[in-house]
Amino acid sequence: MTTVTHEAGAPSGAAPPSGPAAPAIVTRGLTKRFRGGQVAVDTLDLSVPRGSVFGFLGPNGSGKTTTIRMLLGLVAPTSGEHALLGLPLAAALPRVGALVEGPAFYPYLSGEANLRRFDAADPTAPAATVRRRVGEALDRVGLTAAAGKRYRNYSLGMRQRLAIAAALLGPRELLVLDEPTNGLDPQGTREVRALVKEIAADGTTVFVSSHLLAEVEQMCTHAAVMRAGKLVAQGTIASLSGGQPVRVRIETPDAAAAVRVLAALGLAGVHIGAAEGGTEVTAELGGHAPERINAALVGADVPVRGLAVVRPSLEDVFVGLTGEGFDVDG
Ligand SMILES: Nc1ncnc2c1ncn2[C@@H]1O[C@H](COP(=O)(O)OP(=O)(O)OP(=O)(O)O)[C@@H](O)[C@H]1O
Repeated sequence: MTTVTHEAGAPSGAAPPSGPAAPAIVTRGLTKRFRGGQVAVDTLDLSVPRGSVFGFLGPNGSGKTTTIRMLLGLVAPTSGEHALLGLPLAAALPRVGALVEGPAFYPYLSGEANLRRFDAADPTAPAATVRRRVGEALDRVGLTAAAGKRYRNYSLGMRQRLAIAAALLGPRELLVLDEPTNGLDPQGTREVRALVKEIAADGTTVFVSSHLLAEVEQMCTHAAVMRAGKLVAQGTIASLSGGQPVRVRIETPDAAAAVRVLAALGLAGVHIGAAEGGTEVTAELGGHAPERINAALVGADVPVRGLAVVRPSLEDVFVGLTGEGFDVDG
């Protein structure tokens, strides 16, 4: 198993960095102990770089929601500090969009009318610009064409996109999403994941919690892993996967011939293994194009039953870090 180093910033106790160059989110020793003594979040030191799509990953009950609620000022920490966008919380919050518990929308109102009502409930939102801001938010989540349709006729994905639109009713530098794909069907999940990527591509930092490893691998540039209230690792996805190389895997009944071809091409780390109904040969892809490798194998009369590029998975690393029961589907 790959060893993952804990890459927290400054140690607990130091004041979080402030100013425009500060990370999007910094926590120092952030702790929540609920009445009854349970420590839901234990001396958390988190550093979320600006511009990242940051996956906050951990099994159910590991403290993700409690952390997010503390970040947004919805629950008071027992101890520790945090800063968003390098600002005190009150100054930061108008620049932060959040989806923690889905907003309650009215089923018989349109998506647009629901957003207007939602906006009206926010005393900091300027009423004079509501039409433009609602229009822009609907546009951003791809619901302009469905703006006049009743909420109850929206698909699950559209409903969640509307909830994200509600978090985007002002200009946001940071978007915080708590398990945004939970309870969605596969289509809705795809829609929301694509939307998160689009929002991030526009320059917004996105902090998104998930218990699904594959989801974080697909969507995020960085991740932090929680286990029983404690942070066990954080960093870029590449650093968390231990910098394992991308490999090419060839299924063939003639492994020896395939090995000769791969060696002649200069591929490193060649291994022969058993595959379903035959043998497989794997090697580090390096800078080689898979189609060239295939052409070389075919040119040398090696029977190729399958050729795949295998990207390093975080699965082994994360299952080891978070213990049994970690859900890696998705
Ligand atoms: N208000 C509360 N009072 C007491 N314990 C709480 C409270 N809220 C959460 N907890 C406990 O704190 C721990 C962390 O819960 P939290 O909801 O933050 O985890 P999570 O990782 O978000 O999990 P999930 O995805 O299931 O919500 C859990 O053991 C939970 O039971």
